[in-house]
Amino acid sequence: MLLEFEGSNNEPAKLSELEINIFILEIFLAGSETTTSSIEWAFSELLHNPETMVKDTNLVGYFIPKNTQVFVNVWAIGREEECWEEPLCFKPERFLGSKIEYNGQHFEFIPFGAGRRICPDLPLGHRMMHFALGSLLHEFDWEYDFSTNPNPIDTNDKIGLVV
Ligand code: HEM
Repeated sequence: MLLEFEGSNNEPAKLSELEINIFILEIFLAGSETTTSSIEWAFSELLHNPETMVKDTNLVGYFIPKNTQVFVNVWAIGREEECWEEPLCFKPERFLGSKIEYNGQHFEFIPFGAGRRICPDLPLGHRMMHFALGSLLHEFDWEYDFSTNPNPIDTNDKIGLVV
């Protein structure tokens, strides 16, 4: 890349030799010194505080032993009355003006999960959902024909995969 900044017979150099020296020095220093000394200091602190390396943990008052597999019950969180008014009612307007986002920062609403293993499809999924749902709602008038089938749509859920 730096060669592109090198001068030629009819064009002066865009970076001086001193600037290139500084650039290379900074890349090496920033790329090595920072991480290595941070790791060294982290080890020094860990060895002086061995209790910080214990694998058991305490999370909001719950003791979680080493190697425990923790499941987050998103189903129950979505039905939690402390977080949601009438949680079982379909009220899309509950999100209008709400600060609650689905980006994994607001734990009462984590349809895509959260943290390091959050769904990588989140940005695309968000666009696809809005595009498909929005287009279908915008282009057609929808209604359920109770005369053909007077029973309400069965909205019971169960674990499964739609292929
Ligand atoms: C509305 C659509 C979707 C929803 C609601 C959704 C939701 C989720 C959830 C809740 C997780 C678990 C995150 C966690 O453990 O914290 C997940 C993981 C994952 N999702 Fe999605 N997902 C959707 C669409 C997709 C699509 C279309 C793809 C692929 C193109 C995808 C690929 C993945 C992958 C690869 C993981 C595992 C990530 C990991 O464990 O590191 N998802 N998704």
